[in-house]
Amino acid sequence: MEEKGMDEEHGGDAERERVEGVWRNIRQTFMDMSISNGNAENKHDDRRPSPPGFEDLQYLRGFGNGFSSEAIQGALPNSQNSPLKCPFGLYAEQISGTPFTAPRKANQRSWLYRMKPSVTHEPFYPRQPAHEHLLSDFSNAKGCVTTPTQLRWKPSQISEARTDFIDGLFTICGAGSCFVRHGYAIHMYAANVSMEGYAFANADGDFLIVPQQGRLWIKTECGRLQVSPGEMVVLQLGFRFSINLPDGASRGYVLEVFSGHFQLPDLGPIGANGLAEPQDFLTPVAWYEEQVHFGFKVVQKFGGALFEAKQDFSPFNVIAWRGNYAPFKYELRKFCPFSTTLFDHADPSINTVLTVPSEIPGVAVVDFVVFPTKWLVAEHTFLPPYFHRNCMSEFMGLIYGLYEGKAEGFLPGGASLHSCMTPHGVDTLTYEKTVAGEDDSKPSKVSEDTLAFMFESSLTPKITPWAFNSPDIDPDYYKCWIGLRSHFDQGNANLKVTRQESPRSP
Ligand SMILES: O=C(O)Cc1cc(O)ccc1O
Ligand SMILES: [Fe+2]
Repeated sequence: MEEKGMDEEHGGDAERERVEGVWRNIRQTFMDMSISNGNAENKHDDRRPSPPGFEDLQYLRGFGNGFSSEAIQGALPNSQNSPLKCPFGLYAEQISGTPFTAPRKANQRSWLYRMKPSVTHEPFYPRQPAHEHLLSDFSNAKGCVTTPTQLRWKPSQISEARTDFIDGLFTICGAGSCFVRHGYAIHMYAANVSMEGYAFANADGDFLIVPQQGRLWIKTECGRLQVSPGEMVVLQLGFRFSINLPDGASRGYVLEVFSGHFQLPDLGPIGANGLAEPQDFLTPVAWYEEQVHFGFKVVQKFGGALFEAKQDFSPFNVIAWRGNYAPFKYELRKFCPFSTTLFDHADPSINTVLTVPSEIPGVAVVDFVVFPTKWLVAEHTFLPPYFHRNCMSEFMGLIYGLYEGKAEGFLPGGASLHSCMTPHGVDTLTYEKTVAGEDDSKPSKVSEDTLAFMFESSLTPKITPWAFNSPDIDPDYYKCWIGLRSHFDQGNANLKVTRQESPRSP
């Protein structure tokens, strides 16, 4: 048996017998019933049922529910979390995403029932070579740059050299520090191969990943997810995961939050429905692998640095789990946009998918905002993004298509950053085209084929030197506004003011 090598190393005949006993039970269970990730139609009389591939995965629906999932029926203990003996000889292990004492409505934790507990590993050592382009402590960020200038990056080239998701991550900007559990980092990735021989865990914050090119096949302790461009996934603090890249060359954006977890925004006067629907958030079902990986490692990001520890088994050994702390994904096209239906331009907060609030009401540490297709129906209104200065900082990315605010230069896979009070708005071409449009009384639709998003934060970001000095930075970005001419016409001033005020006149 594959477990043997390890048992001998730890010198335990009794342990080997116990493990073999567990396996006998597990195999018997497989033979006795139809299981596999809740797919009751999959009847297997094989010794080992073949679980569905990533493309056929089933998920649990809902946002922040108290989920439970068994890859083997009966693996969850009845009526208690921490029994003296768990079914099938499994270990019970809790993962807490909030302090034990967090208020009930905020409390997040799950119980995992696994073959071996996470603690079974050798000591952590700094991973060599060190990852030089990751940052999680912006309070002590030597070499970082602050600038009120508008910044824009072209999409980065995906190198030919073998690069996996973790090696391909690079920090663009951020604020606060993982050490005081406050703030965020914005990373991007460009990679081309799957993570091999190790799983990753982040002890600094939650990752919200937005792939722009290439699917992500993600193994987590709670199960597996396929995440395609057009979807996003949240992998919270602590969970071990591994990412395969079935399409090879892959690129995307990562928002890491040190301050807590993502929530759905309140809907206020919108009412009970609209924006992101809780049922559209998908959480994996329990799944496990039993291979023993000699030399397998867990790589942990801790205080911004990477550490690795050897463990000769897969961390994806959870047969069943329950709780409300678990990874989830969401398809951005499912977002139900609301906006103005008569005149003027709604602020982009109307497009908030998820938020991490600060302690001040209405002030987010970060909002994740999406710009999907929508009907534009407002009359005598400047419909594209208005010119503005914002006390929040806005990082934007484009997944596909053309963003309504920029006629050129903002490319899929690229990014822009408009920090606190940095003026920005549509470029000259978009402005001229919009005001030249004669008839705005008919509804028009923003192209189906566009998807942009924004990470918006109340904390002003510092920019990493490698992002600021990157060859992908667009030194001519400012020029897209330089052509904005004054259209001031004193002769018509009175007339225009009267006309603009009319919708609200008594
Ligand atoms: O800057 C941006 O393009 C994002 C944005 C869009 C919008 O419609 C209004 C304000 C805003 O910041
Ligand atoms: Fe903006």
